[in-house]
Amino acid sequence: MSGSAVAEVGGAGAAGVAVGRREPAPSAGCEGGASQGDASAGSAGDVRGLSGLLRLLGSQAGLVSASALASVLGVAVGLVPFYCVARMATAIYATPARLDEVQSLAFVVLGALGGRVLFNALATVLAHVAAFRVLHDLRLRLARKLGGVPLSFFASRTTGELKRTMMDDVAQVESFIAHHFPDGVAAIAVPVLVTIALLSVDWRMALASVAVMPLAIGAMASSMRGMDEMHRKWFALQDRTNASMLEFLRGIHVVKSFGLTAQRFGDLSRSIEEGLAWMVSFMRTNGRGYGTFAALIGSSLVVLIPVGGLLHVTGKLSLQDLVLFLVLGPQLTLSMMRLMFAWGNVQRIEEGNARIMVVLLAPDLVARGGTKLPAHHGIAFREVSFSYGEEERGKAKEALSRVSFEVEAGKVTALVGPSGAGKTTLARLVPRLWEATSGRVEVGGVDVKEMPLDVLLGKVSVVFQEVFLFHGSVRENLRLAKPDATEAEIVQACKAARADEFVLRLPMGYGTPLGERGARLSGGEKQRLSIARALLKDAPILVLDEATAFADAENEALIQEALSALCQGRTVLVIAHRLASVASADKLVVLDEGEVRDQGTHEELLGRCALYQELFAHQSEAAAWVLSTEGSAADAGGAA
Ligand SMILES: Nc1ncnc2c1ncn2[C@@H]1O[C@H](COP(=O)(O)OP(=O)(O)OP(=O)(O)O)[C@@H](O)[C@H]1O
Repeated sequence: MSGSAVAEVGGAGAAGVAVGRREPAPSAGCEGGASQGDASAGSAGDVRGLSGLLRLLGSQAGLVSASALASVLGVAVGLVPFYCVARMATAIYATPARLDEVQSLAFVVLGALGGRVLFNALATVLAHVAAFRVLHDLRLRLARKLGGVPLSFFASRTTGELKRTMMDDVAQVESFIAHHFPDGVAAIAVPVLVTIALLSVDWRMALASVAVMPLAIGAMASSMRGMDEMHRKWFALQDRTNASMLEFLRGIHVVKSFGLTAQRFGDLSRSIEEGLAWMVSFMRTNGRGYGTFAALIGSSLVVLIPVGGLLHVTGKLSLQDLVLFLVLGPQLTLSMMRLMFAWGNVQRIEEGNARIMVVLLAPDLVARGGTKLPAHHGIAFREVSFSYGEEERGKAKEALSRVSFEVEAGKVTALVGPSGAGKTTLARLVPRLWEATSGRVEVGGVDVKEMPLDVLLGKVSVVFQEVFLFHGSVRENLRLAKPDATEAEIVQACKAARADEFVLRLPMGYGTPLGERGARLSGGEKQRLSIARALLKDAPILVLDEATAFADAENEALIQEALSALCQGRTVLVIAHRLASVASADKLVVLDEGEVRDQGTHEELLGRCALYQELFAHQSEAAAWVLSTEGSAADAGGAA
């Protein structure tokens, strides 16, 4: 089968993920108007900024609001010491000095500082609890959604992009809520409260406090020009680096066998170098403006001291108010800096939020299922055409073109044809991994699009030659097909699939962990486990991608036995790579360049179909090949 790793439809309706490369989206023609294809259309634009963030908060909005309230109270209480310090100054310089008042004010300061710490701690704790819940909830929602969208959703996205959304983008939201959100609320509350306080004391000094602000904002605005574009470039680079990194790790055996290093691994090293260049250019364009902004924003005293001094010596400003402005005025401008940071943080997560929403808003495949139920277990393809992408539409060549034939219930029908003929594509249409561009794929006389997806997936088992085992025990991997399977059922399925013996030899038998972080199984062993999975599922229709190469003769014999057990009493549509194994099929359908060339039994086709005769002759020749160091591959007869 071609290209991407496809998970078996093992019962839970798991759809596979196109690995490491962008595959073109399928063309229109499927129901739903917007097509099974890109679900992102028009869904992210309205969820940017704070409104997008609010939508992601879901049920945690209440907790986040409580955190915001605690943060504002912390700010309000935190302003009290400034007022007390100003009053202390007048009490100390009074004649005689009012030391009792200073003492009482000191206690108020202590109380206020304690109150601020408590409110800040409460805001942080509430924000952290909300953040962890949002993290957990978002990842679950994303995982559920990805399990429910059509396979075509993955066609225009690399695994790296989706991994980034599920891990990094969600982590950014979590970090924003936990760390930046309370700070951001404080950054808004401080200027509002301080401005009100200062204006109520002396408007001239209030203006003097913010005199440097326009210059500072101007400097920042000029350094921010073009930042949106730069950020977009950065995110695109991150996506590329992620995808190349995953590809590099997946293909590490190839990289090693060719003696390549990461440095020479084209796209990965290029995207890392471009990332470095981006950083340097960002610092160059942004650094100067930011430096000016920071210098100006911290220099409000340069205006406040002369203006305040003048007003004080001319008797227009009391000492208490002068001190109040000298301690509180700089807070106003400094809080602007925090506000800038907070806004920067909102912008930073904006792109990620939009990506999360694109996934969450993607329409489910399940939602498109109809309500009709199949009347029997036969399959029929009626004038089925299929193209993988926009680019192919309009071109003469489609992956499948007006394919029509029937797979009789309880019989074995084999798809044969040269490589690239469209066999795998056709088989994928049955469990709706892809959807026909036009025509009907029927199961039990009903178009697969018109029956509930769970009914369809309950009727069809798919065994692909590329078997994917999840991290989890042998038992858990088998229970994917039937979550409530008893131990006896699992063992029985494994015995029938000739897998029981090797499973028992594993260190922990059926409890042995498998997958990337578990025991490594041979191709043949994996194949037998996938057959056991299909046996457990016990669906009446079986779509089978016959493996091209088994590890050894013994494995091959065992797999053939397991397959015979699996096929018994079912409707079987088998993609045949070796004609010898399907010669006894009830019907063979010869596909070539996406079209049906002929159909019939092995003998009938051998008698009349030139393409079949050719395929048969090639396979007989191939079976007789041996490898030789003298010249190229040599004929067995010749070599002997
Ligand atoms: N994900 C994909 N995106 C775009 N084109 C694809 C994709 N998968 C397959 N194709 C193309 O569709 C056509 C049919 O491929 P398909 O894998 O169905 O053939 P096949 O008969 O199963 O081949 P093989 O026996 O080599 O597995 C080929 O031209 C192939 O290049």
